[in-house]
Amino acid sequence: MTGRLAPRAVLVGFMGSGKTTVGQQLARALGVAWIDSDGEIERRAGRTIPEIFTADGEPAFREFEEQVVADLLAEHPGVLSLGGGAVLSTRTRERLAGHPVIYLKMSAEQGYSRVSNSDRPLLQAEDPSAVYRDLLAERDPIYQAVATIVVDAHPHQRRVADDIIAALRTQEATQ
Ligand SMILES: Nc1ncnc2c1ncn2[C@@H]1O[C@H](COP(=O)(O)OP(=O)(O)O)[C@@H](O)[C@H]1O
Ligand SMILES: O=C(O)C1=C[C@@H](OP(=O)(O)O)[C@@H](O)[C@H](O)C1
Ligand SMILES: [Mg+2]
Repeated sequence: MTGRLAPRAVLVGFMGSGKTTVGQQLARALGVAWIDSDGEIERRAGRTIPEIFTADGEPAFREFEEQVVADLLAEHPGVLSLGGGAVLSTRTRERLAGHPVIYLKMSAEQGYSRVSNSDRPLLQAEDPSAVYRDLLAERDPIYQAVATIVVDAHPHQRRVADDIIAALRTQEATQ
């Protein structure tokens, strides 16, 4: 599955785990390109993620996300940071098989504190911390199932990137 154009690493995990931030650090350290599926969605749509959710709804966003992720898995050779809900798609989970998939795992408390002031559409709720906690609990087994490497996402982002590099080296050495 992992060919010349396949990503070196695909980052998954819940909102605030650092996929976007750590992904950039990781790509820099590995000397490869970086792309974020949310950024690519916004670029192609010419709209922000919140605008897409508001105008088109979540199901339409998920359909578009599935297509963009399929394209990036097929053609992006560097580090690919996914949006937190990309793995909800069965087809995306199937497409992830054979790729080095890193789950940035973290607690609801710390994760929520990182995104509580953001404009993430799923957190525009009456009790956003409860939504965050419940969705994380629901999704944790999915992230776990698609991952080939699980890293602790609590430390400083540079440390998380270093831990991913060490785990990738170990994984690559055993292949
Ligand atoms: N390891 C970390 N330590 C401290 N803050 C972090 C860490 N990783 C990410 N952040 C911060 O948390 C927020 C969300 O990070 P982001 O990379 O957008 O997460 P994700 O893409 O997984 O939703 C950003 O403000 C980012 O600077
Ligand atoms: O978990 C989710 O369903 C989502 C996560 C977001 O990305 P991050 O995980 O990068 O915050 C973004 O794709 C959208 O708001 C939906
Ligand atoms: Mg992100």
